[in-house]
Amino acid sequence: MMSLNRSCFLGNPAVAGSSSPFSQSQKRRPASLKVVALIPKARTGDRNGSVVMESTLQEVKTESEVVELKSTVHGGVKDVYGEDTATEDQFVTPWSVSVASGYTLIRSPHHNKGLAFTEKERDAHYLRGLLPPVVISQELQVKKMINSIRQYQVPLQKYIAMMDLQGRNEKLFYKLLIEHVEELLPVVYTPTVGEACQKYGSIFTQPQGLFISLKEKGKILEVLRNWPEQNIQVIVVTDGERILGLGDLGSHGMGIPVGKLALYTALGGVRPSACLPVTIDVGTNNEKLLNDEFYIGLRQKRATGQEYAELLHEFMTAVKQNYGEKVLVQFEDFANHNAFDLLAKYASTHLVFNDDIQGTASVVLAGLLAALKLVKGSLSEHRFLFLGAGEAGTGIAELIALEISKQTNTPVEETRKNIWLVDSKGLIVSSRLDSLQHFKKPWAHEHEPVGELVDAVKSIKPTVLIGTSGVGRTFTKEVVEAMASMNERPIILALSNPTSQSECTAEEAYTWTEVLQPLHVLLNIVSFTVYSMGRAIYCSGSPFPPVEYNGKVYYPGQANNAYIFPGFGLGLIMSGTIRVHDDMLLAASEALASMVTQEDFDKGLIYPPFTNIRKISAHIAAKVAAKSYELGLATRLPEPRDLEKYAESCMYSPSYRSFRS
Ligand SMILES: NC(=O)C1=CN([C@@H]2O[C@H](COP(=O)(O)OP(=O)(O)OC[C@H]3O[C@@H](n4cnc5c(N)ncnc54)[C@H](OP(=O)(O)O)[C@@H]3O)[C@@H](O)[C@H]2O)C=CC1
Ligand SMILES: CC(=O)C(=O)O
Ligand SMILES: [Mg+2]
Repeated sequence: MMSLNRSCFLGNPAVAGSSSPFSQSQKRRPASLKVVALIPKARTGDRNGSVVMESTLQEVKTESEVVELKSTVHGGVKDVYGEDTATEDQFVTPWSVSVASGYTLIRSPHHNKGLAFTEKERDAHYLRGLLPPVVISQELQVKKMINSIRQYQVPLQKYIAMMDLQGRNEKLFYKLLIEHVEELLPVVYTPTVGEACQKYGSIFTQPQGLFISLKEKGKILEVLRNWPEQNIQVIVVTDGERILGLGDLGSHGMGIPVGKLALYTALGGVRPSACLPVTIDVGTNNEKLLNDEFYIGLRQKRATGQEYAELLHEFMTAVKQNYGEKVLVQFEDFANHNAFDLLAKYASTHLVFNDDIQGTASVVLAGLLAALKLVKGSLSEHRFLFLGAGEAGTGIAELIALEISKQTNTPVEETRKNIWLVDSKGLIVSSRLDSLQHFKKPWAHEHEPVGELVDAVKSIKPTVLIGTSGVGRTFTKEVVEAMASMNERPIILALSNPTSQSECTAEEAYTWTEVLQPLHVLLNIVSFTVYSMGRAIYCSGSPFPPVEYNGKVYYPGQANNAYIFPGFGLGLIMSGTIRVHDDMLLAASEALASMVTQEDFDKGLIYPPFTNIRKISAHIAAKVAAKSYELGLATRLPEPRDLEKYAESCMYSPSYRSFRS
């Protein structure tokens, strides 16, 4: 049997034991601080936030030599390099010393522990006087932070406080997020991240990812090298054109890759330093933003066609060149006219995954597989109707068809026939075939044209209704009641984000399925009319709180790709997978469905709570990796014997490390 390699592929620092606050290049520096400086001709290799001037320097001096030289340098004792006294027409070099100790250490989010630095660390790392005398534990810091976050009434204030913490003390941020995941997910993720993106220009304070705009064309490789980390394993990239259900937000879409990657770490255990958020800026067609003085992106209409394709291609090429074959690129919130093409174009040359098409499909399939415990029957016996035939809608539809095809050994062309979609022009039917976008064509079944959703529901008679339209309140009372009149337990998934775009609320789903039952239960001679209420099995993309109705509590679930992508990505990374395969998505769905407990089902839930998400992610990762090994797409050899344990051992721990004295 092969033995499990404990020195994990992901390079978990917890496995490596105590760590030093110095980066590799810093570690090699002598302990006595050497100041490198003096009128450099050009900057080179500035990758760690520290200036490495090497051959371009005129001189390399010790501190004392620099002090001696001060009289020959403009700016005097406190302004040796002239930055403060330079006039506006003079150039200065933005250099800094590179040893992470003292003030620099406290300002480094990777290493900062705030008041949790121990007495020894304060002595060894020049922190005396920079901190008040008290030393507190990380646990107490978490308690303090959650109390402080709870003081804010406005969700965006909570978001800003969380982002501020992430930029200040990364481990505390992740410990807080992991330990209060149900409470904080709606803050760093949907719905609040949607509002943050809408106002990103006003709240932007510091870089959280790379902005790659048309201005960087021809220089993308250089831009990637400006990011302080080079050992990147996951990139989440958007071009900001379809941010949640909020439309084109241009460069303000950056909040999405940042939020998704925070989940990669908190939920999936991928090290934060291995995560890179990227926003590609080719302009925006959002007039409001173009006229907004605080807009931070390119102030031009979106580039399309060849110009767009060339920038994206340069990016994809640079990514592979810089980070290697096994870097995972997750496409996020691209508009569908680019999303399908990008996925098709790069699926055979890169490790790529479209979260909106594939991740969403996998999470919804998982929910449906689990729901069969509540509604009985097999997947092939159900009938599906979607409102919205874009990335999410057709992505989910295709994965359901694939699963049924595998389960029943029926060609996928056949299994698609039980799946129907409605777009902005009505039911997708064969008479519309010529005018349909390519991703809708497989769903153009024989049927007379139907314009309204409610009529489609009455005609198709679905058992499952799925909202992926991006338009709020489109599951009207009439629609939901029609579902309730045909199904004992209608499955209603209102997936659009954020909350404002949800096709219906949890309360609506439960109250509108409170249909008066035509049942009269005869108990001896007394006849009762039975009101069966809240019969919907309801999930939404953004969370709704439980609904109390007539003394009973209903628990809406959250059907969001956040259940899938962190574990899915971890599985790909830890196995060194080089390409994504649909069977891995099916494996992830089955893994997630298997984590729903009887206790969850008793509450009407078809997803497990997020409180167990790290365990769930490890399970998903193991199943995805196992599938990858089976398909011959994994390169990390030998294959670990227990993949789930291996996944857990790879997961980033947000506990503070001890710094060497
Ligand atoms: N819960 C989750 O995990 C996820 C949720 N989503 C959410 O799903 C929504 C859609 O995303 P995505 O599929 O990528 O978007 P797309 O733009 O690709 O698709 C939207 C679809 O909805 C249709 N549509 C728009 N307005 C209406 C309307 N009034 N009536 C009927 N159909 C309409 C569009 O029709 P047409 O083609 O005719 O324009 C299109 O087919 C977003 O809100 C997103 O946040 C997305 C991914 C994951
Ligand atoms: C959840 C998600 O990916 C979306 O709404 O786009
Ligand atoms: Mg998305």
